[in-house]
Amino acid sequence: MAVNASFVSPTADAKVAQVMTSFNANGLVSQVLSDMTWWKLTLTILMLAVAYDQFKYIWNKGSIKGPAFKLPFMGPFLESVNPSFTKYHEKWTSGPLSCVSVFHKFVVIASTRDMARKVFNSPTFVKPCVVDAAYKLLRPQNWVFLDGKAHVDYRKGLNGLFTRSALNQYLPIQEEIYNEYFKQFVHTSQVENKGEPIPFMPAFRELQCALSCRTFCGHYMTEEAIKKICDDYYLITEALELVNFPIILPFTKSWYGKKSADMVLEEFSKCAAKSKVRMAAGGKADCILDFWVQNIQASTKYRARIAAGENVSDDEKPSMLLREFTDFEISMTLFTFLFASQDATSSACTWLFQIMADRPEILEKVREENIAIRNGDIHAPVDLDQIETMQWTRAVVKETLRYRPPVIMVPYVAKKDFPITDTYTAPKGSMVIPTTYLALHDSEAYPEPDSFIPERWISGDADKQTKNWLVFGTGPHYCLGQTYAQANLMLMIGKASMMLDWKHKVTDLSEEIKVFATIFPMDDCLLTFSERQA
Ligand code: HEM
Repeated sequence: MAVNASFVSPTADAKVAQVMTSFNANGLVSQVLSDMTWWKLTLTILMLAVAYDQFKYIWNKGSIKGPAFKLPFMGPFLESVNPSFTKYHEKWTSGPLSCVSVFHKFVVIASTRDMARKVFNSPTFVKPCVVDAAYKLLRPQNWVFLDGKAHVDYRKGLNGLFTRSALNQYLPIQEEIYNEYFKQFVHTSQVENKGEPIPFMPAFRELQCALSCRTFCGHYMTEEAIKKICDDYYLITEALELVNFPIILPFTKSWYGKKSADMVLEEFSKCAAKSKVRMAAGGKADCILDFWVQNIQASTKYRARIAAGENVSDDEKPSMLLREFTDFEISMTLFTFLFASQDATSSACTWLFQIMADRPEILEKVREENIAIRNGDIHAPVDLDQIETMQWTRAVVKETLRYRPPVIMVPYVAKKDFPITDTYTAPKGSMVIPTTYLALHDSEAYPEPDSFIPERWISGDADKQTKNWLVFGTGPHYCLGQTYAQANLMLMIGKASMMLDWKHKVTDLSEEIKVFATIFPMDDCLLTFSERQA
């Protein structure tokens, strides 16, 4: 059989051998390199990186909605520095799943009720991710970043702080704060601003921050410390915007946020230390911290008795056996409560005051039932059961939370490839963000969803739409403070209705939505308060 020898070994082929001898590999490389100036090399690497970034985006995007191309590397970063509600809304309505890529982060947005629920209820695939800066501010070892069983167990230990009987005990301290701040609102309006309306959103943020500090730490925290936390908290909110610069550089938002977070953690730690001493001495518990410390100390005592071989009856066993917590661990947890409540509650508070001022006939119903439940004495304290039986007060709070849901998006991260639908899998490491807004503005569940109709909670079937009620999330991370938050808002608007009159200066921006972690009226809610004459 004829064999083509040159085919067997190219170097054995005379012609090839000729070419090969004239080929000097080292020479070629050095020639290319000598032609390749530094800037050309840099440009080539850059173009390869741009191509890779683009390819990866398109690959990750797959079949879901999203821009056809990504602005190299940063994507719509500049847009997300000043997030616009309209832009978010466009995104949600673009498809049940849509995406965007900012810097290295690929983000999948789950907009419809069912997609959002799927994400909330898929703990095997996702865990809350908050934003990158949150790990640095709240500290990576914070319980909110725990996952699976560790998270469930830690959370169980906190449930006792939010039971109905515990919530009842916090009411007196909350009444105190409202009395104090309502007086201050009148003074600000009548004395400092001579009856002229001013934006009240910052004052509402301060009110809610002070209320949280007192509910969490009682009187362990000084007035000055509360004032400082209230003043600086917005730096923390700014540092936790959905998209922020990935590393903490001096004098950036994240840097100021971290400094404020450190200050808050230190204050909470000091309070924890004081509470431990006071509770050990048999003091009366009146704030979240005291209840927690009391439970810890009761657990420690119980364990010591068992260890000493004592025969302790079952009724003496604490309902939840807790381990010891350091002051700093307690502080980190209280910080998560503040972090979780501050922006959301301030948002709800601002909308409530605005919406009630614009609807005096509904405010009057709230007022009447609040006076009635207190038997005509507007200063009489109320308990949780009484608060919850007031149907109009409850309805306006529920409807405000539905109509203007404070938390419009809850960022999660995919722990592994997450098949959200049969045709789309969110890649491991991507941010997956369920939105609450569309579910709460779904016309099937809530007819005329863009109108404020509290009656739907009294004579309608809004309470039955549990699948759409995503204000507080759902699944293993649903809001720990949801009963507390709603009772607090009912207490607030009920007391305000009896003690205050307030007028809203309506502007073209009053119904426009500004996104600052949560949502606020674009004009920051221009109000004037005066004392209500009975
Ligand atoms: C109107 C006020 C509030 C709203 C709208 C709100 C909403 C939410 C939402 C949407 C989540 C995420 C749920 C999920 O991922 O499924 C959440 C989580 C959480 N909220 Fe709230 N919240 C409010 C007030 C509060 C308050 C007052 C507290 C505590 C005092 C609180 C404590 C928490 C905590 C600790 C979590 C994380 C739970 C976990 O990861 O297990 N929230 N909240």
